[in-house]
Amino acid sequence: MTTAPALAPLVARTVAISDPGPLLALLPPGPSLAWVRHGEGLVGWGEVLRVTGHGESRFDTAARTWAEVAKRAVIRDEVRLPGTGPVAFGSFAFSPSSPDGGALIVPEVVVGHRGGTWWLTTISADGALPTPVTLTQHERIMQSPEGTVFTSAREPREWMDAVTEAISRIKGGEVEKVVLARDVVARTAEPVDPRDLISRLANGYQNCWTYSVDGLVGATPEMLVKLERGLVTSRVLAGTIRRTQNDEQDLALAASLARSSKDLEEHEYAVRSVAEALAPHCTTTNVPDSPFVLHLPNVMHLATDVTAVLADGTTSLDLAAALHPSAAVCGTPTPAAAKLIEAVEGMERGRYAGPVGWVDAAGDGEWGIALRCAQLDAEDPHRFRLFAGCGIVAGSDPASELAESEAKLLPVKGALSR
Ligand SMILES: C=C(O[C@@H]1C=C(C(=O)O)C=C[C@H]1O)C(=O)O
Repeated sequence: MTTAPALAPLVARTVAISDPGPLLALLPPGPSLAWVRHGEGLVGWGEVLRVTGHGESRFDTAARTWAEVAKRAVIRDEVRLPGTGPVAFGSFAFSPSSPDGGALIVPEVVVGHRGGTWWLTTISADGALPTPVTLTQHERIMQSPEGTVFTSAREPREWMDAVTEAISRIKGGEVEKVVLARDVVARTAEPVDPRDLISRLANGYQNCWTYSVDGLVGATPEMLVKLERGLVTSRVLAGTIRRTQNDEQDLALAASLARSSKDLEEHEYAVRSVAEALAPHCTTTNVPDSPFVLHLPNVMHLATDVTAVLADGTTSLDLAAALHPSAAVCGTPTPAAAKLIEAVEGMERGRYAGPVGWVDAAGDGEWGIALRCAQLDAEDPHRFRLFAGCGIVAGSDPASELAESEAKLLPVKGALSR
């Protein structure tokens, strides 16, 4: 493993393979890298190169180093799709002041699946030919464990007080919208294999992008940015309602969400922040007039898919850096909302709500917002930190926001506890 651009170029070889079975079941023991939706995507393991960044420049350092590494790489790619050849998985802290910074990790082995194509990429960083690998399916435990204890890091009452404080500051004109989050610590009775957690999330939340990077595991419904051969897409979410598990009632709730002025206002801020951040890099940007309602097993969200055509050579990672933090996870206007978060949220977000995803040597890639996630404790396989946040506007109600945060915690809570 190397921490700076390797002295020797990366050597990467991609070959087409026949269907090796479900991607997530290929992950061997050890740190897992994954980006999977509807069974397609990428999984990786081993680590031939790690690029880290800190502070305001965490994205820039990573993006510049990756561009350099990709330019020097020796690539034999027989498949030539986005995600073939060498790739780096990455995850970045929400705040520039976070000690977590950001990391790009280049795995030794990547297996990808897209449409009817499967591929295997092997990578080395010592100038030698990559080592051949044999793929094996590992059986996963799909049933969640019993006996898990969840503890709110901050008393729910105190968090609601912070929401009340934010609402009064919004009414005082300090910001229009701010996203406040809370964290919950999960302690499981038995050590949890993160691969089981990943598989349960992917199974339960198939419309989401299930990810695992550097100990951060989750299933996000929100695509910050995807870049594929010049086409940019972003799925913006903001405006949420809990599901009741009664289909008829949920349909009525979906209709009320689509008409709720509070949620539409919250949503509008988020869409605008994305469209404005994309504009300098794109020729045409297409923003639909009104959002649709995205149905997930636990909640429904107002959603807008923004599309654009890239005008310059910006990579997916550069675009993620330009879009972060969107109003969906920070607020409007951004600098004042970020300050308000620091002042009242009362926690260190770490990599929650930061970009998580992958980039290939051409710059194509997918970067989601790290939501609905657990940060694994590096030392203790019984301990996980979970996060959930809510957009607060003048019309918000603290008790409803607390309930919304609980609904957003459900995916990870359900994967960690029966
Ligand atoms: C902040 C979170 O979710 C974000 C906030 C939303 C909202 O306030 O309605 C909806 C989706 C996400 O953009 C989270 O899940 O932790």
